Amino acid sequence: MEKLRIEGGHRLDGEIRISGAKNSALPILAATLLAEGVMQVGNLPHLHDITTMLELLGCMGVQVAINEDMSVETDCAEMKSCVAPYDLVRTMRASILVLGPLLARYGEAEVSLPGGCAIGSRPVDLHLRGMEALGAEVEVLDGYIKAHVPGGRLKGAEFFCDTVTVTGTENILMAAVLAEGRSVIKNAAREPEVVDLANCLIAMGAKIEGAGTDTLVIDGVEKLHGCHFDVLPDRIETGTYLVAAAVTGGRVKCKDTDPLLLEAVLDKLRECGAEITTGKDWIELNMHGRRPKAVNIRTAPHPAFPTDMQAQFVVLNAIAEGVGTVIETVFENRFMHAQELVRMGADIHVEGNTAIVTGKEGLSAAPVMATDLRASASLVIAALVAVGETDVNRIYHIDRGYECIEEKFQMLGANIRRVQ
Ligand SMILES: CC(=O)N[C@H]1[C@@H](OP(=O)(O)OP(=O)(O)OC[C@H]2O[C@@H](n3ccc(=O)[nH]c3=O)[C@H](O)[C@@H]2O)O[C@H](CO)[C@@H](O)[C@@H]1O
Ligand SMILES: C=C(OP(=O)(O)O)C(=O)O
Repeated sequence: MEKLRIEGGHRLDGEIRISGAKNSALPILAATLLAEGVMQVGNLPHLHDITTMLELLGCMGVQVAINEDMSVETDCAEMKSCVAPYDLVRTMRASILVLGPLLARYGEAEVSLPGGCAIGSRPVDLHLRGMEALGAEVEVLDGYIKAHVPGGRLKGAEFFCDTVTVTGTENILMAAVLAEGRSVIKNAAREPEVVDLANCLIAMGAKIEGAGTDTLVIDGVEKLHGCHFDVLPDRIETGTYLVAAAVTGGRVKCKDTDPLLLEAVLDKLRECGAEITTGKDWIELNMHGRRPKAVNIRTAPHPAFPTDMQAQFVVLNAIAEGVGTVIETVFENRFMHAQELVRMGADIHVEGNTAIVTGKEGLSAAPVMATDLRASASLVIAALVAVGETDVNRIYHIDRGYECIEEKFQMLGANIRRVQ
């Protein structure tokens, strides 16, 4: 099995290009199922999850072609199945995103239940209730969500999400765009990736108001057409490299990103003592060799501090001056990185949804195991600052979400390589 071997102690310095956002690309690829005609999606990151989504579309009969500029073209003219099989879904929860488009366009869907994972139980009850509100009949049988639309076309409805859910909002939105009449999604997620999906659907001919607010109003149309759409930059990848620069006392400029996507993260980085400068599509962090000051974090849905940046800030606090409290309110089990960081010498006490992190002057290398995507990123950051050589095992998680991670860190001066 592959691992990342990292020799710590090198201050990061340089520039990198930020990739397209995984969490935007996945729903947009699922939305291509709604298009009559060819869809073209650009700025796709080269990631395992993207390959999985393309494989999933392919196994349903979607023709997928990759252009020279790495944009992807899809055509659903020869759809042959509305089944998302367990073997693909189990490797990527976001496969559930095909449920809404399949029901909206083809009136039927059979999607394997994604199951739990390291960060929490992650039920999909709101996705299912949303589909039922729009008139689908849904049952869960033999590990599959089996749903169909009596009469063939969904009907517009009002739906209140009792928990803010990102992929839930996206699924219901994609179902509602082809439903008959008006739908309203209340307490909708406001994440930039939801807005990006809405913009893509609008470019395909959908009628959607309120993207970026907690109320989405959708007037269903009879059909959607293909278009070209570039996915937005990855705010979590951006934040991860900025935190890595901060913990090593270094300087990193992230290009092809957007500072407006990660205001809560940039505020915390400023609070920890980093100098941040921004332009329309770039962000530079300079720590001037200083040690960061500990910061308190509370994760919550956008525009608050994102849960996908929590693990990285636990590492920042672990080497900072002072004590930082990190409260995780989105997922019930997202501190799996804490015990691995403790093995590297960090002082972290987890009680329920709170981690109290007392900063130490340094960390020491140790073999560590990645448990999920952002936990893996936090271990890589810890290894960059630790004394000695760290092996980060189980890096298949990291390849789900970080394009060319070792090449990008190498460009910033890190000593990191992939070994068998
Ligand atoms: C592919 C993708 O975009 N993944 C992101 C998405 O995940 P994902 O969309 O799966 O996360 P949700 O926003 O749905 O989860 C938020 C909370 O709602 C709960 N919940 C969700 C759905 C449901 O039907 N019932 C329910 O109770 C979850 O267990 C969790 O506690 O948003 C998360 C929260 O920002 C991010 O960490 C993930 O990176
Ligand atoms: C939790 C994440 O992704 P997913 O929802 O795909 O598991 C993530 O991107 O941090």
